Amino acid sequence: MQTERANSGGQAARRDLKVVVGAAIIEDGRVLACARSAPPEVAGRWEFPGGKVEPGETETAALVRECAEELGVRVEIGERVGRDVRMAHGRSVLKVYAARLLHGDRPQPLEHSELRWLSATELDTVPWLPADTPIVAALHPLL
Ligand SMILES: Nc1nc2c([nH]c(=O)n2[C@H]2C[C@H](O)[C@@H](COP(=O)(O)OP(=O)(O)OP(=O)(O)O)O2)c(=O)[nH]1
Repeated sequence: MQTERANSGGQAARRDLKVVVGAAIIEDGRVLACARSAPPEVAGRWEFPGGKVEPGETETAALVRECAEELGVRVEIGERVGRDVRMAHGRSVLKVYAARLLHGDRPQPLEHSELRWLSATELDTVPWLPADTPIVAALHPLL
């Protein structure tokens, strides 16, 4: 049986719903896109840096942790970008937030195979993961 609980936003959430957060890091009118290196079924597809929110962790804290782990940078997290995107037959949800780099930090591909800064006209030049498509479309006004 599925149960419901209140999350930090006060909304009902299914206990078994995994939240994946992504950071749309924007600088000088460009967003940072990252090519996955693993697992094989998604290697070569592009995404926003991020990952699963751990139990007891806020979405913002998860993004700060993932950006440090994956890119070696400190970030400030801003507004949501686009809508919630259901993945894995509804078992998980992708939520993307705008972010900016702090203290002059420069992203390094510590876990990805490649990083690219994309302008609005370049957004469609990489093969994004399918769940990212509606979020990439929502990015245009922010670039
Ligand atoms: N980080 C990230 N994951 C995405 C995006 N779009 C998308 O479909 N995903 C999927 C890929 C993965 O199935 C899942 C996130 O898994 P992950 O492997 O990045 O998470 P994680 O860093 O917490 O990894 P792990 O601890 O489970 O190894 O969400 C995106 O833009 N960013």
